[in-house]
Amino acid sequence: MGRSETAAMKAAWHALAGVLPESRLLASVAEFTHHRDIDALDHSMVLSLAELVAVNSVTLCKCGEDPSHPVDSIVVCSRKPGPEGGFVVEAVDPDRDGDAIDTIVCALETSEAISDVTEHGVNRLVIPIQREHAAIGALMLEAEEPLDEVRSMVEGFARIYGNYIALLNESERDKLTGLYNRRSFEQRLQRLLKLHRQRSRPAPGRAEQRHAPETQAQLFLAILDIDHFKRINDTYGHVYGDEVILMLAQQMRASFRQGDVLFRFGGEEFVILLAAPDESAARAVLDRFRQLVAEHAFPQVDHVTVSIGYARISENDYPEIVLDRADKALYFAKQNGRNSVHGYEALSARGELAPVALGSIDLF
Ligand SMILES: Nc1nc2c(ncn2[C@@H]2O[C@H](COP(=O)(O)OP(=O)(O)OP(=O)(O)O)[C@@H](O)[C@H]2O)c(=O)[nH]1
Repeated sequence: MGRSETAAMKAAWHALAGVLPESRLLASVAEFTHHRDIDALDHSMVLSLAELVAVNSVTLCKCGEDPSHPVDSIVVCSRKPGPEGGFVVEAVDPDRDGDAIDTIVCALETSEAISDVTEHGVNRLVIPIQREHAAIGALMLEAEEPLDEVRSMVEGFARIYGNYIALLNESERDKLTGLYNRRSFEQRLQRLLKLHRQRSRPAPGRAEQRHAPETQAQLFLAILDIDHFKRINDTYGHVYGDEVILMLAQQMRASFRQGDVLFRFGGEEFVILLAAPDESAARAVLDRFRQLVAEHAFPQVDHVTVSIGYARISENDYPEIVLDRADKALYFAKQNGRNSVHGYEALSARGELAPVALGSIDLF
């Protein structure tokens, strides 16, 4: 952790310690920061905060990378009705409408805290979670009593959470390219599937929006591998090899849509999770990228080509099965001239997939 992050942690801690006994705060922060899994961290953080402060609910909203959907995930911890008390934590539809969501989006856009009272007389406090001068999410508390006293404490929680999530996010990234690494693949895939399910499920009163072509998309997994990369390394050296990997990753970021998820799986192998209306559209997107790479002049190395294999992701597929299918299609591309895109379903429908040993990738 850098010096500025340590200072931010200290400031956050003082803000928290001003309101509640240090031992309780310490226990709460220790409880939620022991999680390494981001979903578990989110659940634990809202629960810790709800238990510390007398509130009706604590909501954590996080921004996604897709600007058409400013809120990517929402976790709500709310007080259980009835005499037994306690709280329940649940993930809710990030596309839902409502005054609360509008208020959160407003706090996200302005990066300013909002304190107001709803038309039902509920006190509401929204604190943005900042990371490098941008809001990456927000915490919203709703309570019967005014929340002014706990504001600095909630700001402290938001700062600690923001710092901690940045550390976790860094561990999910490949150091050379900044793309997601292989370790984060399964969790990212599960998250994407969940989001996809939520977006394609018709909601009352929103049926028309849900049936927009974009939300009807299917998911595909593609594996992209640079052709004859060993030759590039051997001819020009590893520094130029790394440069090719880096430039390719930049081209991927620029070419694929923001909702698509990009990974460097290791070496010269990349994985793309993309949404497309159907198989031929997925193929067209991937083939356009293949062509873009083939036409690009890389420094020194000049022309580089890539081979791509892809497969559809169905709701209940195990990740390793889909990876294996895409890998078989990639293997076919490598055996049949490289610089091409092949889909597993089309190849198997044509009976062109000879039985092969498990592909070049190590499954989990
Ligand atoms: N520069 C660089 N090279 C790497 C990196 N990771 C793996 N490599 C090299 O990438 C090469 C991959 O070679 P192969 O798996 O034989 O495949 P290829 O030469 O691309 O041939 P095809 O995939 O069959 O087209 C090896 O020489 C590895 O040493 C990296 O991070 N940087």
